[in-house]
Amino acid sequence: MSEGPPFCELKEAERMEALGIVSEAQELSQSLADRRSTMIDSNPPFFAAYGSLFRSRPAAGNHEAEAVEECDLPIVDLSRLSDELQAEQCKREIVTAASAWGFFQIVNHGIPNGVLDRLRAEQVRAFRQPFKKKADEKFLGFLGDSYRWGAPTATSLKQLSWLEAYHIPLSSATHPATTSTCRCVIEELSSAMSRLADRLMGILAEGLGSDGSYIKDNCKRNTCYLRLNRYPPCPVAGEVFGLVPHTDSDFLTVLCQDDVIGLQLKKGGRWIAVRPNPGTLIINVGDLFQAWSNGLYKSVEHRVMSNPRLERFSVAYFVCPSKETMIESSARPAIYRKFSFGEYRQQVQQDVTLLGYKVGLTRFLASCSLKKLQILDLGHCKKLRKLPAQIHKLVNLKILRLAYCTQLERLVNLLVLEIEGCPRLQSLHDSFSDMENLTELKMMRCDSLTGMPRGVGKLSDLQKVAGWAAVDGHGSATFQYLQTLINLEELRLQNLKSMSDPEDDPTAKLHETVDDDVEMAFLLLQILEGLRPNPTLEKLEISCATTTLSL
Ligand SMILES: O=C(O)CCC(=O)C(=O)O
Ligand SMILES: [Fe+2]
Repeated sequence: MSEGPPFCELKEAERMEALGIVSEAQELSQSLADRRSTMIDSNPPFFAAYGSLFRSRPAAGNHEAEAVEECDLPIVDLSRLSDELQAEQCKREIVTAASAWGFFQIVNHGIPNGVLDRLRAEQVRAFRQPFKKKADEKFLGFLGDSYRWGAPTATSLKQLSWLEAYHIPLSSATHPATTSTCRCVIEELSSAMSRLADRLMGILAEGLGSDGSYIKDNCKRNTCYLRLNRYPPCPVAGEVFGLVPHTDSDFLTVLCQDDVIGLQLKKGGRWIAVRPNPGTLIINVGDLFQAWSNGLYKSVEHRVMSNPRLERFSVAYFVCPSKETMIESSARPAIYRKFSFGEYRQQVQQDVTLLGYKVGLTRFLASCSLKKLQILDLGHCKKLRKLPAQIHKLVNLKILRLAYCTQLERLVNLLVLEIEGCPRLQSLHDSFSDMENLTELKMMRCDSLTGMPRGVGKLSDLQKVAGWAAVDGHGSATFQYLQTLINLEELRLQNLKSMSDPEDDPTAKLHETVDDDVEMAFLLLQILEGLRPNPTLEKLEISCATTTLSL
């Protein structure tokens, strides 16, 4: 890049070549030449804006390789709601689909096809405008920066969305009313969507034993949003999502997609592709309904895959309350704590900015919901370095298993602490000796530990101790701690290898070089003497680099 024009002045196809996306760039240039259409000028300049993400992308590894099964969502015919005999069955199907899938499709939904078609035509027209016009001008006088594209906070390709959208707040406080066709059809569609959503949410609320007035009172049309999405063809479709995996931060979403496949949702831990079904609308449960229903209705993770050749359009109507609305689980014990919608949105925004992804409802778990938790196994959490401060709220925690965590909290009710395979753990905090209910302590394969934690001798309830006997200059002290453990029944000492001068430390007589059983036995006797184990000891196992001896 030291010669030739600066990167930002290159056209998108040339930018791609510069980024090493060579064959796709040639294809794009070819299609440009073929079509001579203005469409490309209307595409957002993804390669210019996100060039650094492409430059630092891994050489291999993308989500294209994943084989994803196609499925048909449960389909509900809403015309049955007006038939006395069938209405109850229809409602049951809606409640079941929202609980089991979080997604379903509806037919005979009452939104005239004409309105949907007119909106689609206006949507296509709006997105066909030159990129600069879309980015610079307010959309139809609606408040806010409604035009969005890409993902401004993305720090890797995985966080980028190959998408442009008009995100339209339906608040009445919009700029001087425009009487454009587009604006009129948006008004018409959002009224119809609002009526449909109210009807569905009423049924879902009824399924929870509620009369639905809470949602009706808090989700007015003017707090909802309409989003017009366009997914431009993506030359690097295997590497970038159309829309990154997410859950919707609303009560309910009504989605109208075209016939280009792309939407996928997670079911049973696997991604499945939703087969487009013309004439149907897709309904999905959002985070707020999941919280309000106390987990009965599922806000399911979904994403849109980008397409190398085809553009894709969709329209989503998001049912949101005002930001002051408090969301509280309607059943007890509540899984989530009470929060306001404003607080929720702020937290989501903060997570996306700082972490690159939305954490969502798990941030709002009610602590009391884990009050009964007795066993916590974090042994497979490879990135966990520090226990969360909230761990103290687990007042009944008895058994804790860790592997990679280097900072421990003082958990006074703990009976069993197991740390296995934590090479970075160098010492335990002094407050460790406050865990006075501990009966078992196991610290295996923690190779940076040089001795027992100070104060272990105070834990007189300890019955089983295993681990960390790397004997150093403090070896004798290490063993002496054990002498006060008057209830010790089982002792396993591991990794007896390094030692300082044996003259300084009469109990630490074991050399790494010891591999002869006779010599080992002899040294063991000396260790036992240093240990002066309590008569309660029933099982003793000592291992060094080369030999294991059990008594
Ligand atoms: O375009 C789609 O099919 C899905 C859009 C979506 O999930 C969203 O806008 O939140
Ligand atoms: Fe969504």
